[in-house]
Amino acid sequence: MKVLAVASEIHPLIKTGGLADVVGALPAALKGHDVAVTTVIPGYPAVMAASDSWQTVAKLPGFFGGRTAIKRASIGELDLLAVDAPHLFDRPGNPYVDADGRDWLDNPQRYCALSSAAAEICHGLVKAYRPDIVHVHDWQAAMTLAYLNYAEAVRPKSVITVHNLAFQGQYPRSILGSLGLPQRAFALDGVEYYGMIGFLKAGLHFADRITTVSPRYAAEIKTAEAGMGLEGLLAGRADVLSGIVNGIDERVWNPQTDPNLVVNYDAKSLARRAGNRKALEERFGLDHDNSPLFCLVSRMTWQKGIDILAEALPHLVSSGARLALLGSGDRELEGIFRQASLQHRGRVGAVFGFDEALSHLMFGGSDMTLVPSRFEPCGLTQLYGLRYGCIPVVARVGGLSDTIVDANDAALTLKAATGVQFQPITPDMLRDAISRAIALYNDKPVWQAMQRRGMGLDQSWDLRAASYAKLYRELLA
Ligand SMILES: Nc1ncnc2c1ncn2[C@@H]1O[C@H](COP(=O)(O)OP(=O)(O)O[C@H]2O[C@H](CO)[C@@H](O)[C@H](O)[C@H]2O)[C@@H](O)[C@H]1O
Repeated sequence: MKVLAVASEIHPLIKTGGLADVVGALPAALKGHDVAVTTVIPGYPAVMAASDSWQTVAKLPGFFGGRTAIKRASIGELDLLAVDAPHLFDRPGNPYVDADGRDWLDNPQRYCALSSAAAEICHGLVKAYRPDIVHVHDWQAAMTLAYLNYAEAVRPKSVITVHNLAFQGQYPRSILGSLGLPQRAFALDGVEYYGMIGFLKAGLHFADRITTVSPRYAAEIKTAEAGMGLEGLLAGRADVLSGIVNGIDERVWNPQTDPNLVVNYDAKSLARRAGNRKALEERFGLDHDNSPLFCLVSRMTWQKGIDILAEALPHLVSSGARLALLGSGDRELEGIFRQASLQHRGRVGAVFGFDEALSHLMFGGSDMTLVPSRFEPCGLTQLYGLRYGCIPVVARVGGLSDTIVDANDAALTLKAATGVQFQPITPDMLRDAISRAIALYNDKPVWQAMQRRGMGLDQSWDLRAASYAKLYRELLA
């Protein structure tokens, strides 16, 4: 079976968040289920530089205002089709924003170019290639399904995966002409969304199947509380909506072989983690002692509850614990933690920026990882934490709720606990969760049993890929 995936990020070529991890890991896992994935991605500089064997397989002259070529290459286990459109994608840095952190003004045209190219590929633009299924990820690729809908051609079955409903791609009606869609597309049963053009809305409307990245989030987004305006549409499509929990790439996230760690270890040699911890203490300017070390690796946004952590920080410090934070995003939130690291010198350390290698060391050397998200479709850092023996302390929401078993009395008795959960998602309850985690940490036999339990869980993509393969087969049946 041939699946054409469409996405704006793919690990290891270009990554700003969890989307890239998923899009990068699924193809290799699906191979084992007789599914051949080809992924269409924008030809950003990092993408074009990742191979010197790009071959032009199609040309689109005058495409969204410039010369565009579709180029093919295999990189590792990924079969890629890049939309090489320098006028749209040859820009440095983060894919979505300029050096000042502002969205590129032509983002709607840029991601419609990606989507329109993907639709053309479905129609046979690339010689000898026709996918059975097109699988689009998030708002940047969602319009693929609109282009397919308004074209007079046979179209493949389609799946859309929502990694985060907070990003929807909403733009004024006036740009419709520049997107190459017919005027009739601006309708309730088309791309219209509250008087604007809604990219994600269009994808959700046209897709044959909708998935999101955990069952609990699939349920949450049908409610007004978490549906972000799309709850009506999603509830109306409940029969085609399901949740498949993310896996992790166990070749990349393996403490036994991870080259980013100072010391490799496994569940039988947990004491070796001390070497990574020492390296972290040095990197973050933290005191060397035996107190519990919390870490947080995250985009710094409202979603991730970083402000909730800021409020609970004095409690963390007065409880004798330390914090290492790696994040990028909201400048104001960065300022709060910059200030905190000065105020609590040796107890709080922060590094701002996107540093993949350092993120690995953080899970390999810290004792607990914090994920105080207000909403979380799945979440990956708690999964990395489990795999690295770094106990997750998480909000009970979305995929965090589905993937962590809270260390309550019953779960501890049953030897099932893997972390600490808290709800409601308030500074008070986070303080309480931090205290519970510290108490568990001080009970070494219980703590180490939890670490080993988490490390032993099967979080491979192979399990999850089976669910996607089943979904594809159902669609083709
Ligand atoms: N400063 C930094 N330096 C280095 N690495 C950093 C970093 N900040 C974040 N990361 C990394 O980026 C990824 C973030 O993935 P998450 O799943 O935690 O959240 P995100 O909101 O981006 O993803 C969305 O999509 C994913 C995938 O489906 C869902 O799990 C999630 O719930 C949803 O919000 C992780 O690999 C993390 O280690």
